[in-house]
Amino acid sequence: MDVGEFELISDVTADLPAGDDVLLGVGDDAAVLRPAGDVVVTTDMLVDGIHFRQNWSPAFQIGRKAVAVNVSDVESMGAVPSAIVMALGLPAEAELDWVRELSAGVRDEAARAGVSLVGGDTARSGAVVITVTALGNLDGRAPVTRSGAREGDLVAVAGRLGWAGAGLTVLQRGFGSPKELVAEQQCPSVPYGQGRVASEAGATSMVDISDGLLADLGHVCAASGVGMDLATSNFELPEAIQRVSAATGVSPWNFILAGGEDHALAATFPAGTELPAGWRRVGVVTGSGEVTVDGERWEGPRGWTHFG
Ligand SMILES: Nc1ncnc2c1ncn2[C@@H]1O[C@H](COP(=O)(O)OP(=O)(O)O)[C@@H](O)[C@H]1O
Ligand SMILES: Cc1ncc(C[n+]2csc(CCOP(=O)(O)OP(=O)(O)O)c2C)c(N)n1
Ligand SMILES: [Mg+2]
Ligand SMILES: [Mg+2]
Ligand SMILES: [Mg+2]
Repeated sequence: MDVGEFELISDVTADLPAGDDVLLGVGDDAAVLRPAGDVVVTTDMLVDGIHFRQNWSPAFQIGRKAVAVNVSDVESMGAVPSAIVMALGLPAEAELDWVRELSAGVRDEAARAGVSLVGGDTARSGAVVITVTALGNLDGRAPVTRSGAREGDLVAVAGRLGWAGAGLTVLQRGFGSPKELVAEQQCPSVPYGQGRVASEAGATSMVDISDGLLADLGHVCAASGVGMDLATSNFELPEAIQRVSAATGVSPWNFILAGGEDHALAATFPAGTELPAGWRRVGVVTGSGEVTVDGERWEGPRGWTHFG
């Protein structure tokens, strides 16, 4: 890269819009926020070769994804996203234009998500690593945790399932279409705002789907001491996913139930809750201690793990 560290930082941080929560943004030793209540904080990193590949995804979409996957975790607590900070690790040979595109993607998704970029760090590293930390406000509401699901609750989902996983399979096989699936792998469509909506509708537990629906619901079951049963008849089976399944021989349920990275929200609600718009009932909370599908043990994959 033919610019210095501080030129690069100026570029990445030029004219950042500041939201209502920002008292002091980029430029000092730390940012100062004025949250309206209890603060939610979370961090996830994107590592080149693990979470994205530069030849599968334009820098703009990688920047968007780094924001989306983090704000998704704020949403899943029932909080209103407020601010992000971003740590950028860049190899010496990274192109300035590539970093500018990444930064444009970060800004684009931050605007969609309603968050301000208020700080970060930039360092040389062996591979591109983008670590975003996201904050949100509970505004006096209790957080919606993984531990509140109760037997008899209904299980519901907001957002897409299976698209990102099917898109990954497409890319891994060297193809670029169906484009709508590849686009969801490059950057998921997070159902922004639905975390708070679910909280207000009385959600008893919530999680965002990063590893896979079965894996992430498994975390809720473990934390809540319950099980769940999902009914496949309740899920949408998008035509594009069916096409990928037909072409690859991979069951569409592997994508929908275990694909991960869609960053849909899954929540439990007391039985009888009239679900808010955007939420679809997919199952019920049981006492079994595990997540079953159509009443049976699921023998297929459950989701992504980094190790083991
Ligand atoms: N290196 C770490 N140090 C401290 N806490 C961590 C670390 N890695 C993960 N965690 C915590 O462990 C929990 C599970 O992490 P993870 O599966 O990445 O959550 P999520 O899927 O919501 O991003 C989270 O509460 C996260 O904050
Ligand atoms: C190059 C590449 N290989 C594999 C994947 C698939 N993949 C990587 S991480 C991941 C799961 C989600 O990532 P993680 O870091 O576990 O997010 P978190 O659960 O912490 O939010 C999946 C499905 C990908 N997106 N890109
Ligand atoms: Mg994480
Ligand atoms: Mg996460
Ligand atoms: Mg999560």
